[in-house]
Amino acid sequence: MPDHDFIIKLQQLSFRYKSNDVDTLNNLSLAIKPGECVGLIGPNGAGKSTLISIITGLLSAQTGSVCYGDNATPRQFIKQQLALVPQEYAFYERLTVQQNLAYFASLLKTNNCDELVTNTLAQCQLSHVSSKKADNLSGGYKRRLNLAIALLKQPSVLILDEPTVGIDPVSRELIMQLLATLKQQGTTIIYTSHLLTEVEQICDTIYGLKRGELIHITAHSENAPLQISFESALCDDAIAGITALLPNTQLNSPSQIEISSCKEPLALLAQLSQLSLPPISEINYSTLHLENYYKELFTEL
Ligand SMILES: Nc1ncnc2c1ncn2[C@@H]1O[C@H](COP(=O)(O)OP(=O)(O)OP(=O)(O)O)[C@@H](O)[C@H]1O
Repeated sequence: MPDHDFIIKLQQLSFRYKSNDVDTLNNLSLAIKPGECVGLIGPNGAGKSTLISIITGLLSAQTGSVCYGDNATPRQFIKQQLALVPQEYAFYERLTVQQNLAYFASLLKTNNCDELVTNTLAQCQLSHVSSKKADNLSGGYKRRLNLAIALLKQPSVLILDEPTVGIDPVSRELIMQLLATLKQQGTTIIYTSHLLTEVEQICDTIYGLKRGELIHITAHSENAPLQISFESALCDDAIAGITALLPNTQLNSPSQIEISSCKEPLALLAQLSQLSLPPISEINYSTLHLENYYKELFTEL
């Protein structure tokens, strides 16, 4: 990949904590394109936070390299363009929401601190709690504040380490919508979560971290099952016609079929339209089935 095609590139990284006798990361490589939304999944202890710490410059790998796009030095890039939303709360509990944001904005040395704080409060729907002490916020609002602090920098790369742990559905949805908007605006996102539906919802590319290595999961999403429901039950002739055309079809119910492995759903629907079948009421084609794949990948036999 030519250099300008990536914003972060890790090459053959290995990392071991001094007190451990195995590598947490093992010869790991990854190239992230500008604007890409990358999901990082894996069980507790897989090394996700360690990898994030290396990307954000908090830890240094013993071997391998981390390069950032834009011809910036790592230090410049991390300082100016990269923001992390850590797993832990990263604000001052005794300060109000406004004071926290004003403090972190002042570290950015911009001329328009007040405007930046006001806009970020609005962006994260925190304006109405701006004078509340951070400590007195609910879990969902604390998570929003954690995110707001990272967004002050208006980063081109936003890294989120389990940003929705322990929050209610309203705050969760708000955070997911905010991320979708940032993604639309071209922000590169690296997202770790144990909530696989979230990862599926926003990530373009998903990697599983296993034994220190990255496994590209999206590549396994081809040939997903396709379920088709019809408005009425299929007659025997219809079933015979379908199975003659598509041998890998099973009948889930009198009015629903499932094609176990479907690469090109549109072509398949065109084939089915040649038969005389009841109208289709619903089509279900999930390209990833991350939950199932996760179990397969991470359950040790
Ligand atoms: N400071 C440290 N010193 C020694 N070992 C550590 C340290 N931090 C993490 N580890 C170990 O490194 C491995 C990876 O931990 P890490 O926190 O990166 O995993 P994770 O995938 O982020 O886990 P989780 O999903 O629980 O956040 C674990 O075995 C952990 O115990």
